[in-house]
Formats: sequence, structure tokens, C-alpha cells
Amino acid sequence: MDELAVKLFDIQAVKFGSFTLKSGQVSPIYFDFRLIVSYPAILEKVAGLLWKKCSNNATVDLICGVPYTALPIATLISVTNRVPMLLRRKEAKEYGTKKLIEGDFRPGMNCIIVEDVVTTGTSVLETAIELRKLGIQVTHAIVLLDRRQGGKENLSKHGIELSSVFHVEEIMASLEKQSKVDHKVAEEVMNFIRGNRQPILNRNPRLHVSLEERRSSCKHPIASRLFDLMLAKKSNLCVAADLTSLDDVITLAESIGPKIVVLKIHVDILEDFSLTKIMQLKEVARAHEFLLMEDRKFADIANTVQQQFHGGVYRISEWADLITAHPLPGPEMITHMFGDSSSDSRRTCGCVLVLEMSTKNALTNEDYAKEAAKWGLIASDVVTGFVGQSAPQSDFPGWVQFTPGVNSSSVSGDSKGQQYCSPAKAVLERGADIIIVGRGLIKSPDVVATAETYRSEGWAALTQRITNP
Ligand SMILES: O=c1ccn([C@@H]2O[C@H](COP(=O)(O)O)[C@@H](O)[C@H]2O)c(=O)[nH]1
Repeated sequence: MDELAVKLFDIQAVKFGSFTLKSGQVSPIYFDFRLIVSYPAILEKVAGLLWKKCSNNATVDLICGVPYTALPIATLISVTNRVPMLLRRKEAKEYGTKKLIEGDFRPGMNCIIVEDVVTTGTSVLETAIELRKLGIQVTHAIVLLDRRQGGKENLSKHGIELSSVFHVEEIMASLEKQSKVDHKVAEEVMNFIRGNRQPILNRNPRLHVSLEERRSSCKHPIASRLFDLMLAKKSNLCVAADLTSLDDVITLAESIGPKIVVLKIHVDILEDFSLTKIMQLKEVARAHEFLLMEDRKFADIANTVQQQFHGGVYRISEWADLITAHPLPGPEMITHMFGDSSSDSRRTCGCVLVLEMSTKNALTNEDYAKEAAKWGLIASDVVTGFVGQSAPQSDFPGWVQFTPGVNSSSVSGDSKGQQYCSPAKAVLERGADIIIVGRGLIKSPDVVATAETYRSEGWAALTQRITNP
């Protein structure tokens, strides 16, 4: 092991300095195991050590590497030990079979996941979710290096036992013993690892608090109403009714009304908009008890947005229960668009801030979302929640996270930049309270049955997240 640690250091697969990790943490150590493919003897050694962990732990039908670094390692294990391998794609192709898992298997077979480095365990879990969807059992994962920052615990909560060849402590001890790093560096690394041990996937307490408790922290009546509806209807489904006819939206709303808690529209794509018809939709919302969200994504100076919200042909403030707004122009826009403190719409309509977009290459990165969330706190009397693809490290339990880009099919997105994930992933891994489903439902041949499937999957995931943190 000492020898392997030194070899990894010598080929610069272990680096010291200041590195920003996927989680946003700045780490004094970085493992770049992609380099191993260029050193066949090291690759062979690593594959051998991983296989030892494997055969110690379970009877293996199949192995599957987490893309991409672990793929050559898994291939070598497979060939050397004659154990069949499955190939996981990161994204489904938009043509052909659209499979995320390639290879030959039977449901019920067990599969060991192979990974190079585990920090929080998210990548292993993503692979396990795809395998389990096909009926393949996943109870073990093997990894070259466990950074010991919560990955083992997170995976164990999902029924996966993680075995590792190395821990960071062992690598540091080997490198210090062989004078590759001095004591000061070794101590700095170990302090970082010890100081960041809590399971990162559980950082945000909002995710595991009961809906009843969260309702009691709400500052906005529309947020309280939404929690009431979720509890009463056992639903966290919002349907994006992106149709161009308001008559068709009304027909859709009448059929799926009992399954949903929010119906989201884009008023400016409707070809037959009239105030009379939108009031009919409002009546359906009242009868079936769901909220009406106008996804206008306001983003201008307060003076303009105020007129867009209250005036024009749409008179959004007269019928919308929820509206979306980009935080980009700053908190003044959010507070002033509703009018002065006596304006009714401050209490009858809740503002949902778009902190992160679901699209590829969106500029709404982690820093933007973090800063933007502060506007929400400043304008807390009108803000009911946010649109996002991840749970901020900390937010307010009375806010609701809406996550769009949810689609149960294996398609990873559309051809125009939209990106999709499943209801379970949106809720369990990304922190969604409300899942927003558009084409995955409105294009289906049986919208009522599809609404029920999304309702039950979304609700099951939310219940699981709250009861099994
Ligand atoms: O980041 C965002 C913000 C909003 N949306 C909206 O959600 C739906 C998604 O529709 P799909 O058919 O499920 O792709 C749509 O109304 C968007 O305007 C989003 O997708 N991403």
C-alpha cells in the first residue's frame, strides 16, 4: 500500500495545493485518478486491489463502473476475473434504444459498483438508481479512495455498503513516512478532512423537517396554503400546462385537478387569452383546490415590472396565486412590483425566485443562487419560495423549492438545452418540494393516469426524504 501511495504521488495523481471541489469546498488535496490509465502497471495493481475488496464482500454477478474514470478499472477487473460488466452512460442518446445501462443482465442479478474516489457518494448513488430501476440489486460499491466526508454513511442509508482500498489518512501516513510530504501539509490535509466529515447530502435541515412544521414557519399565506394542499391531497405535483389554447388548459385542469397542487402556465403563449377565460380557469382551481402559477419570470426595473404584473392585457395580479421572478435586478424589484404595503396582491400572490435554471450552460451557478437567495430574505414578506435544481446550503423552512425539468422517461433532455431528471432524483438528491412536470405529462396519451404516476412517485420520494433523513 505504501508503494502504491508513492506511485500515485509520483505520477501526480495525488496533488497538494488549493482545489475547489464539486461541492464548492476548497480542499488542500486533490486526487486525479484519470492519470492512472497512462500507467498500465498501476492500473493493474489498482484493479487487483479493488477486486480483492469485491470478492471479500459479496458474490458478484456483474460489475459496473461509474463514468468515466472508473470505466477502464472496471473493464480490467471484468476481463481479468471473467466477471461480466455493464456500461453506464451519463446521458441517454436521443436516438436508438435510449438506454442508460448497456449490457446483458437479468433482473435480480447483483451488481457491484466500481468508483475511483467517493466524497459524498452522489455519483455511486446515481449509478445505483439507474441499475435498480432495471431490477438489478445493488448492495455493495468498491472504491479506490474514500475521502471520508460522508459518502459511506450516505450510501449506507440507501442500502449500499462501501468498501475502500485507501482512506485519506492512510495515503497521508504513507507519503509522510516516505518523506514525500512534510508533517505540516499532512496535518493541514487531515484537519480539512476531519472538519468536513458531516454527511454533505444532509446539510440542509429544511429537507428533513415535516411539512406540518414547515407550514408553521411560513411567512406568506400562499406558502401556508400550499403546504395545506400538499398535506390534504398527498401531492407535490405542479403541472406545466404549456399549451397554446386556454380552452385546452381549462380542459386539462379539469381532468388532472385532483392530482395536482399547482398548475403553471405561460400566459404569453396563449392564443385565445381573455380575462373571462382565465377567471374560468381560476374557478377550476378553486373547485379542485390547486394554485395557479404564472411563470412570467419577471426581470426588469421595478417600475416596468409593476406595470407588467398589474396592467396590460393580462392583469396577472388579479388571478395568479404565484408568479416567478428573476432575482437579477435586485430586491427592490421584488418588493416594489407588488405595489405599496397596502396592496392586496402582497398577500394574495406569492413570489417564487428563480435561483437556478434547469438548462444546459445556464449562468445561474452556485454563487449566483447563494447571492440571489439573500434577495429572498430581504423581500421575505412576498417571497414564498424558489425555483432551483439544488437545495442551498441553508435556506428558510417556510420556503418551498420548485424544481422543473422533471420527466420520468429515460431521455436526459430535449434538443433545445432542457435537462431532465426523475421525480425521485429531483426530490431526494436535488431538494425539490414541488416537482414541475411539463411535456412528460401533457404529451402523454392518458394525462390522468400519468398525473397519478407522477403524483405517487413525487409524494413517495418526499415522504421518504422526510421520514428517513
Ligand atoms: O429552470 C427552469 C425554469 C422553468 N422551467 C419551466 O418549466 C417547464 C418545463 O417543461 P418541460 O416540458 O417539463 O420541459 C416549462 O414551462 C419551463 O418554462 C424550466 O423548464 N426550467
